[in-house]
Formats: sequence, C-alpha cells, structure tokens
Amino acid sequence: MNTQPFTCLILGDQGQVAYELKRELATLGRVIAASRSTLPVAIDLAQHNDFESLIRQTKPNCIVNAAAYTAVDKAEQEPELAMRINAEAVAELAQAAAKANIPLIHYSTDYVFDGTAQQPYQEDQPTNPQGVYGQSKLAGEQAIAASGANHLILRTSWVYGTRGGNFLRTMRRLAREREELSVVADQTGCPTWSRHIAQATAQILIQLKRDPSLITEHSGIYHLVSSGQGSWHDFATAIIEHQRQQETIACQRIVPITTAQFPTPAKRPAYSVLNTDKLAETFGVRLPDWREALSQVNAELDQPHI
Ligand SMILES: NC(=O)C1=CN([C@@H]2O[C@H](COP(=O)(O)OP(=O)(O)OC[C@H]3O[C@@H](n4cnc5c(N)ncnc54)[C@H](OP(=O)(O)O)[C@@H]3O)[C@@H](O)[C@H]2O)C=CC1
Ligand SMILES: Cc1cn([C@H]2C[C@H](O)[C@@H](COP(=O)(O)OP(=O)(O)O[C@H]3O[C@@H](C)C(=O)[C@@H](O)[C@H]3O)O2)c(=O)[nH]c1=O
Repeated sequence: MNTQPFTCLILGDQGQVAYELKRELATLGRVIAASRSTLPVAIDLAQHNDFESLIRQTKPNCIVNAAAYTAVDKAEQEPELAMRINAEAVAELAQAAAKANIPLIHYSTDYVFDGTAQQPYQEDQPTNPQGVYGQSKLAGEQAIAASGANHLILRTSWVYGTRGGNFLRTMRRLAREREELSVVADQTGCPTWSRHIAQATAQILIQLKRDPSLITEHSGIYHLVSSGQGSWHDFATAIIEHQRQQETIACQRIVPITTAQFPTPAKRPAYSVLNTDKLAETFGVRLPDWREALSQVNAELDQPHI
C-alpha cells in the first residue's frame, strides 16, 4: 500500500498564481514548491535542469507549473530568455513528466490569440500570438502536447491579486501619484484573480486524485478565466473607484484612450475574451464575474495590514 501523502510539486513559489496554489493545494496533501530560491529544491528554468531526478527525489502525484517569464514588453528585447523559460524548459519538464507518467498542469495565456475574433475564443480556435511572450507561451503549449505527457493546459488572462506585479497594484500606485490616468479602452479581456485560478486548479486536482484515469481521457487545453469581460479602462475604473472610497488619492480622471495612444514594445490582442464552457462541462468549474472577484480582492485590500 502507498503510504505517501498525495504530493503536488509546484514550479514557482512567490509568483501570483504559485503563491495562492501553495495554500489551496495544501488541502489535498503535501505541497513542494520549487523556484530559483527554494531550498533544498532550487530550479532555475533559465538553465538546464534534471527534472527526472527532481521527480525521483520528490515523488509527486502531479506537477503544477506556475513558473514563467511574464514580462510582456521586456520579452521583445530578450526573446531567447523568454523562449528558454516558457518553451524549452517546459519541453524538458513535460518529457520528464511523460517518462515518469506524472500528470502535468500548466498555465498559458490569452496572448496566444491575435485578438481579431468577435466573440469569446474557444480552445481549438487558431492561435496567432502578436508578441514574443505569446509566441513563447504557445511554443510551451505545443511542447507539452508533443511530449506525450498527460496534461491540462489552463489558459488564463489578465491575472491580478493583492501580491506581485499586476495591473491592479500598478493602477492603485499610479492613482496615488497622478491627477490623471490614461488607460486603453480598446483592448477587451477578462481580469482573473490569482486565487480563483488556484482554487479552480485544486477543484480539478481533487477530481484527478479521486479518479486518476480522468487525466488520460481529458488531457488538453482549457480556458480558465472569470466570467464577464471588460477593457483595461473598465478594469482601472473599477479598481480606482473603490480605492477612492477608502483613501484620498491624487487621481481625478481616468481618461479612455486607444492602443495607438499608448505605444508599447509588444503588441497585445484587441479582444482576448476566452470561452470557458469546456472547463465547466468537463470538470464543473466556472469562475464568478470579474467584478464580483474584484470586490473580494478589494475587501482584502481594505484590511489594515495590506
Ligand atoms: N500574469 C498574468 O497576467 C497572466 C499569467 N499567465 C500565466 O500564468 C502563470 C503564472 O503567472 P503569474 O503567477 O502571474 O506569474 P508571476 O510573474 O507572478 O510569477 C512568475 C513565477 O515564475 C517563476 N520564475 C520566473 N523565472 C523563473 C526562472 N528562471 N526559474 C524558475 N522560476 C522562475 C517566479 O519564481 P519566484 O517564485 O522565485 O519569484 C514566479 O513564481 C504563467 O504561466 C503565466 O504565463 C497567463 C495569463 C495572464
Ligand atoms: C500602466 C498602464 C498600462 N496601460 C495599458 C498597456 C496595456 O495595453 C494594458 C495592460 O498593461 P500591462 O502591461 O499591465 O499588462 P500586460 O503585461 O499586458 O498583461 C498581460 O500579462 C501577461 C503575463 C498575460 O498573460 C496577459 O494575460 C496579460 O495579463 O494597459 C495603460 O493604458 N495605461 C497605463 O497607465
């Protein structure tokens, strides 16, 4: 009889999603988080890693890869590094997972799409990333599929939370500093709370723990984002309107602008809303509306210690 507790090996530690996963997956059993600074298990995806020995050492029942190169604009200047972390390292990880027959849960992005759709993207719609980050994430998806590993690729979008680098924290900081903010209103997507991603992952893993054969049947890509949609300007407005009720801020106006008025090194999709029906139908998981999620995050931010 296997007396080992159910073990999840998370790649990533202090990242937005990794941090929330550590807490949510602890309800399933043992959690091991590996990142550049986690000892005794340190992993630097920019380097070659011996994932086979990591798996032998940690004996996981599943691997959850929440580590990635996520600097969208910077990736345009360092495409090799983005590809190394988001594609080559992912290929090595997936091959090791396949060899050991351990399921791999991996996160990908709405930025694999070009944003020309008129309605929410389904999983099997053609991809066409507009920047290096999206290209590297797409290459990671393809490497996993080619590895033969049992896997779930969870594409999410516009991730935010109370920790880490994200749009919510940037807007709150800028609102304290500037009287006027200009925010693009012609890019539409789904802001998604990091904790909801972690909770959904836990809900899926509970089902896989109960019935490990499910992963073989259901390997593939799934969209995991909040319900509803909005522009970055909508998101900024919702963030700052709440902040204004809680504290005195400099910001008086949030001006809607076009993408052309806010030039960035990386091109972003104009429309990247993801259809989540496949996840709901397969695993019974559907996230609440992004505005509802934002209220919960705001409630946490309103606690005096944050
Ligand atoms: N942020 C977003 O808006 C979106 C993210 N995603 C995807 O979701 C996943 C999680 O993203 P998120 O939590 O926001 O990312 P973060 O940028 O918050 O965190 C990135 C994580 O990757 C780890 N990492 C980065 N470089 C390396 C490296 N060289 N070696 C080892 N670990 C490394 C970091 O390690 P450490 O813990 O040491 O800091 C950290 O845990 C990623 O796959 C991302 O592509 C998808 C859509 C939107
Ligand atoms: C700071 C700022 C940004 N913007 C615009 C620029 C851009 O079009 C949009 C979002 O900018 P950010 O750089 O914060 O977000 P960005 O890094 O593009 O976020 C993306 O990250 C990766 C990891 C993903 O996978 C995506 O799903 C998405 O979340 O807002 C403004 O219009 N005004 C501003 O003051």
